[in-house]
Amino acid sequence: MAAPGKLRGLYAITDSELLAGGKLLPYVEAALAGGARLLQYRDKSTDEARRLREAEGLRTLCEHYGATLIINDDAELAARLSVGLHLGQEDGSLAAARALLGRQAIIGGTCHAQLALAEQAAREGASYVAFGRFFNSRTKPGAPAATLDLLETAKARVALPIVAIGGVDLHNAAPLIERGASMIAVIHALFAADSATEVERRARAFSALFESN
Ligand SMILES: Cc1ncc(COP(=O)(O)OP(=O)(O)O)c(N)n1
Ligand SMILES: Cc1ncsc1CCOP(=O)(O)O
Ligand SMILES: [Mg+2]
Repeated sequence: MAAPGKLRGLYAITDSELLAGGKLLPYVEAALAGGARLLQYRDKSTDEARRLREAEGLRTLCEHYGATLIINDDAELAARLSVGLHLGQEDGSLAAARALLGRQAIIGGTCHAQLALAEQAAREGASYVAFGRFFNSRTKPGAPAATLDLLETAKARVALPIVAIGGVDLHNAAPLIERGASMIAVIHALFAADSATEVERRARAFSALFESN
């Protein structure tokens, strides 16, 4: 299983629209330079060749910065690249993914706002559990709403690192960390930016929240 220290800090997630037009690699590199520890490649397209090419580019960047690449939804791609995986409730079995990717792989599971899903994910071999959305999310407005109280309960009941996701920005992230989140997963508030320099500044600011908590 992954070293616990790896699973703390900023968890950056890519977005194909925000990072279109040649921004994927420079903006991701800025996020990693600013301290992102995990990077999720989240691309819902069916262009397998482009997905493979982009994921390989992201893996190279992650290796350079000592960060961990996670593939969203696609266990086969994660296995092909020997990287981590994030699965939602409709994305296939965590236990099967663990068997496919092996003991060392970081595998996360979406638990929406339900403790029971986190307990099940833990039984199936997840490395972390993700709750959210915590705030209004521009990226996924319909995601079920989770509360800060749920974070505290989950922290006490589930022996895995907890990811908080959904509408997280620099103004609302601190209470999530104070109440038990080991990682905050961010798309819009990190990557909806006019320049790579601004992405790096934001990543540094998110990462600094973990130093004081
Ligand atoms: C870290 C993290 N948490 C939750 C999700 C959401 O996964 P899912 O419910 O499968 O939704 P999609 O992202 O696939 O649309 C995530 N991707 N990452
Ligand atoms: C994938 C996902 N799952 C729950 S909310 C969300 C979107 C997170 O993106 P943002 O940080 O822009 O709200
Ligand atoms: Mg999914």
